[in-house]
Amino acid sequence: AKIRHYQWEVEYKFWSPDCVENPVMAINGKFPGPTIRAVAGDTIHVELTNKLHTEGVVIHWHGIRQFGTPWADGTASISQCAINPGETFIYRFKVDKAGTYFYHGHYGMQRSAGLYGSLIVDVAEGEKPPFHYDGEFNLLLSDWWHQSVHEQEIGLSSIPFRWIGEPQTILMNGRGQYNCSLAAHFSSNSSLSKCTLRGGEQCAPHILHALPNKIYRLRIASTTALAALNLAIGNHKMVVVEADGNYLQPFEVQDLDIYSGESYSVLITTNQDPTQNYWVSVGVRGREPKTPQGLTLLNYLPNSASKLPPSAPPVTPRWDDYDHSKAFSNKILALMGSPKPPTNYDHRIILLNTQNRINGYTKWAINNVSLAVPATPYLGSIKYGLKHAFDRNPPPENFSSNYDVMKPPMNPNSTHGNGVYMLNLNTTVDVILQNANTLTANTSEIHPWHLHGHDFWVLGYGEGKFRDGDEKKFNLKNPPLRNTAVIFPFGWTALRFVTDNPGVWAFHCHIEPHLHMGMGVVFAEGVHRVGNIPNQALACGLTGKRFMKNN
Ligand SMILES: O=C1O[C@H]([C@@H](O)CO)C(O)=C1O
Repeated sequence: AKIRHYQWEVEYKFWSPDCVENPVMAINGKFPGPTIRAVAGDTIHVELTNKLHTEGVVIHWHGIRQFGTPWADGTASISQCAINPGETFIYRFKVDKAGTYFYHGHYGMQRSAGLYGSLIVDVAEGEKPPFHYDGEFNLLLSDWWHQSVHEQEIGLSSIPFRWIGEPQTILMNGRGQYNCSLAAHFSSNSSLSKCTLRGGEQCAPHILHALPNKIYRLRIASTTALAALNLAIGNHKMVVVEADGNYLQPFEVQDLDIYSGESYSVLITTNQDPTQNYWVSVGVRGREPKTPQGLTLLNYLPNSASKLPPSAPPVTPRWDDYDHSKAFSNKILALMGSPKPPTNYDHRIILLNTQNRINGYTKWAINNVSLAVPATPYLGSIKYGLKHAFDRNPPPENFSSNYDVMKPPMNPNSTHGNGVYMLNLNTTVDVILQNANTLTANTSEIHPWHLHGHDFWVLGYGEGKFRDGDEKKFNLKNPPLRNTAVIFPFGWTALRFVTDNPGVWAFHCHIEPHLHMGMGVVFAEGVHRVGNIPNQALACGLTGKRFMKNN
């Protein structure tokens, strides 16, 4: 195993991700940030220097469980203090499991501002993945707004509420086209002109150059701020083999739904007409789309990459065809031989997701508590028993049995909270995520929930309110292990995980504005077992004062 050293500087830079210049958060002058490539068992060592002038920063390593290094999880106010301008923080952690991952900012809405990149872990030397491929491509998907993230944040915390709206552009590896389309000549009603890109521009598509009659592994991860996406490749079926760093029982699809926080690997065989190139298209699902499809090409060599396919790009399924999305989710099952969940749970927590109001501000709340994280990071304040750092009353583990999830809340008034779900170490926890109607009648949205520090088994999805007896329908035979799972509109999703990782772990909606509006909770387990938290992770708020006194 190797130690992989990186020195990174984070700063704002002008960039043209979609051919329109705007500020982006860059790492070492690049957007997206550099791809980390490692081998299972390696140690990643990133010295991160904050070169921003007026903001703190942290980076979360999404999908890496941080066994034994909970202070390296990169969650501001939870695992560490935000790194101040001019300071350097060392993230040092092990990548123990091969898979397709990514990293991103986890402070304010810095992920929306473009602070992200890919993290790919190959199988350990001498080992093989359970499928064959000749080559691979990596696609990190995101969505992009022209309004600055600062303006977005102000809008979300204004009265009246100003929603961020739909993204201007979908980006693939940080590249998209706003005022032109690669496929303009195929669309009759499009006002967009055909792009005239030479290939060297920051917004030129990242083209996938392939040889005919080979098998390629396409790694796809989504770090969108909002959009649920669907990816399809003209004329090519995809065999889905990995999700969130866990192998799946392979299954074939024409198109793939991917929610923010998820990753997949699919296998494609380049066995189509070798004289042509093919579209790779990415469209919006789950919200009425106002964003054009993101496009790039699968280029069969030696064809010129500028040769466009003879027909239009694949059409994205209708945004509200939830049956299509559910059918896809239900096909995702663990590869035979994968770890199985314990058959019983020790502790069950039911989390109702609602849109609410606090003093006229629009918020999201979980069991009527909207998360507002404290100044002192939980990891230090729990470990050192600092009583006043956060609310010591545990948050509610259920909601009122007469709550009607099909209607807007009868009483939309909610409260802020920063309490922690204290979980016993080495126990099995079930979480039932319960969706509900928003503040608007007949409306319920998709939310992808992401857990830090763990993978969970996705035991099942259901419609309406979760009821006693629904657990009889759980899949305990081959549920997939994941770190992100969606709740569908007006439905519930059941998850199970084992508290085997001492630390404090965020669990939240991966839609950036929703987390910012309070849509998350905090789990803590075995914090007394956590040793040697670096001072750098503690030196702010009450822990900062304490350490300054002691040293
Ligand atoms: O949080 C949200 O706010 C808007 C809408 O509910 C109110 O404008 C929306 O679509 C969200 O996801």
